[in-house]
Amino acid sequence: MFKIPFLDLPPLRGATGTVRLPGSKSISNRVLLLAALSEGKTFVRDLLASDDTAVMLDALRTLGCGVWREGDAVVIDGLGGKLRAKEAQLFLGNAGTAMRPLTAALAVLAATQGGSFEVSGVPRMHERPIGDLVDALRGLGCAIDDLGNAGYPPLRLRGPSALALDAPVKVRGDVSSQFLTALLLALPLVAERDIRIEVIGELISKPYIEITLALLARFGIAVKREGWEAFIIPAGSRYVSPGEVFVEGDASSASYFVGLGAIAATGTPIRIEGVGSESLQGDVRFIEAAAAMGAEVKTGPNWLEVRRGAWPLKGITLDCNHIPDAAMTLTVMALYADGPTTLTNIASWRVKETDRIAAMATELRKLGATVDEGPDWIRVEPLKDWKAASIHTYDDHRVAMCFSLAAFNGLVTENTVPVRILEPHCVAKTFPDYFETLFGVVTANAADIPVITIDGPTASGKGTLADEVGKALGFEVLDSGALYRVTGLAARRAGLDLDNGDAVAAIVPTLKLSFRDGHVFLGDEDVSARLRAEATGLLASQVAAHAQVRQALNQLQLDFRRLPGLVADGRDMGTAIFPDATLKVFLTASAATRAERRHKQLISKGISANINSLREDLEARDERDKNRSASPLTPAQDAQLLDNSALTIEASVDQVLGWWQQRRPF
Ligand SMILES: Nc1ncnc2c1ncn2[C@@H]1O[C@H](COP(=O)(O)OP(=O)(O)OP(=O)(O)O)[C@@H](O)[C@H]1O
Ligand SMILES: Nc1ccn([C@H]2C[C@H](O)[C@@H](COP(=O)(O)O)O2)c(=O)n1
Repeated sequence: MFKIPFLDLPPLRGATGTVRLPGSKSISNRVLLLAALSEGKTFVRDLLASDDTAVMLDALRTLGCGVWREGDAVVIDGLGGKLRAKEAQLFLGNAGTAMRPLTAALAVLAATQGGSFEVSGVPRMHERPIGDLVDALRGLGCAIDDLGNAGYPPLRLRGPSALALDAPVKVRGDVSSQFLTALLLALPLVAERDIRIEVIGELISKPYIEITLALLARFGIAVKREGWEAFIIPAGSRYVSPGEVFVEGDASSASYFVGLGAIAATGTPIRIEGVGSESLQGDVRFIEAAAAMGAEVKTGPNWLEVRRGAWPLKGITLDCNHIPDAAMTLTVMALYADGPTTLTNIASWRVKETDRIAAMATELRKLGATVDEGPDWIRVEPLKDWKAASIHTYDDHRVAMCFSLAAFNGLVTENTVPVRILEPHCVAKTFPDYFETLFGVVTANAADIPVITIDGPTASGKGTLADEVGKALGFEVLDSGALYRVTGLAARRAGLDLDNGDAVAAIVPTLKLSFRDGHVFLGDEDVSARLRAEATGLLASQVAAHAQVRQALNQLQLDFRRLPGLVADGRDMGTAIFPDATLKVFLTASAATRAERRHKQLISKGISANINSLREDLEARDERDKNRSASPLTPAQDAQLLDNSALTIEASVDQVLGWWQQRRPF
């Protein structure tokens, strides 16, 4: 996951490959609660690992459920409908799929078994309405205290209190379908007689109720229904664990890759695994909307394949009540259409993680789009004149994921712009590795992928600075010195004459090099520590003097230019390897300072060293690196010079990030 303040997406051009979706959030949290209410163990496989499931799992542990991992399964040892903890404070973040059902379940359990439970969340959760559910539960006889504003969390659920289950339980269905879901999940716990639930108003997001009913059936509860107006939980209902449940992929998350295929898969389609024609989730019907906009979609039982059909896409008008979450993706696809796209019946967007109609309209306008909005609709015009924009994400995972599709603007305009996604880690709610997954299936022109080069003499702090800048921007890092070091080491082990450039260059293609978790492997051997030895640095400096060796290592270095960007450190990164780098830094420090730093570095690793001989070695290395004829160590003429002799690491990093920001169009 990119845990950084912003992630810059350079212009993207194409898409190809296969995506395996994370588990569905809606199914994951329902299954966890159902398993917790059942007797016995449930092995939950392919569970979504995300912020929303994490708060649910924490809550279940607090309530006394057994929760543990076994292989690829999360095992829930359920309560069998009996409260083990009679008091608890549950923090549920911004997870509506945890807040609503847990409120209902704990309200009826406290009423029948006694207890006191407080449920709360992040500030936005305390702005998301729950009053209709609370009214329905109070109507039943549950004791519920408002601990903040009436009608919103936080709440206290108390008991015992008498429940009146003979009259129908009435609940509004036109604000959030989660209120009905919450009652459907909670009331089997107290179904000594048939319990009738009646929906007031037109029920929205019906497919989510279908998921609830299907999962209830898996756990032994056969709800009868009269259209979408009334639901009857049969007397004697009792949760029975099915033993094992597989969570299907998240259909709402699939929408970004369906959109991606429609926009950018011009050759082979994007294949999306985890949802398909047999999916329980209503959002799978997003493919119909995408097809109406021109996408070519094929489906299998649990897979989708999507490629570009009509181009530009076709503007559509669509009632999106049945696909409320996935429909957000259409607003960004609409930028690539031949006419306006109007989405209606989306009032529920206003009470989600953020006011999604306002959020999408505001951020689309930042890109230059013309957008109109009403209480329950949005209209987006196609965009020709794109502006570079910093997209505010409102702590809403879907806003962040949707706007990644704006990075394909180069497919409709010559004047390409990068897109900055602020707080990209908000995707952790449902798809922690969203951007990594995206980068795995999209293509960009190498020239569009930004590079920052940091060149300079040994021990000036290049590697440290490159790592920190890379971390701050989410960029890949190339330690080009490691490539020369590994070549020097391999040449020495092979007994080669290090003055024979042709012989040393010839072993480069035979090196079985791999880079994993910051370690360098030669075959199966982790040579990272060996490479950092001063003696290996001297070998590297020797072999690096040969033009043939430099040529042999050229492509290997260019291959590090990967999305979303690269920080490359070495001697000739800005002058020879990445002459088109967006920012070039030449980092120096006095020889005395560098010798002192290297001395400290070695001592801290328990390696004894003499500061004077270290200084002599590094000055000798400087001389060789500066005076060789092949790509000598010298600042690129457009490099920013940074002498960090008197600067802390943090100050050097801030300086480079400041220069970087000056070159950005945001
Ligand atoms: N600005 C700084 N202030 C103080 N110490 C620093 C600074 N920058 C780097 N260092 C320290 O100096 C040591 C050498 O830094 P680093 O290994 O990053 O240098 P390098 O230029 O990459 O070296 P080499 O060329 O040998 O790979 C490290 O211990 C690092 O923590
Ligand atoms: N781009 C590069 C990187 C490194 N070298 C040579 C010169 C150095 O003395 C040696 C080791 O580099 P370090 O790990 O200390 O950065 O490799 C080079 O010529 N060009």
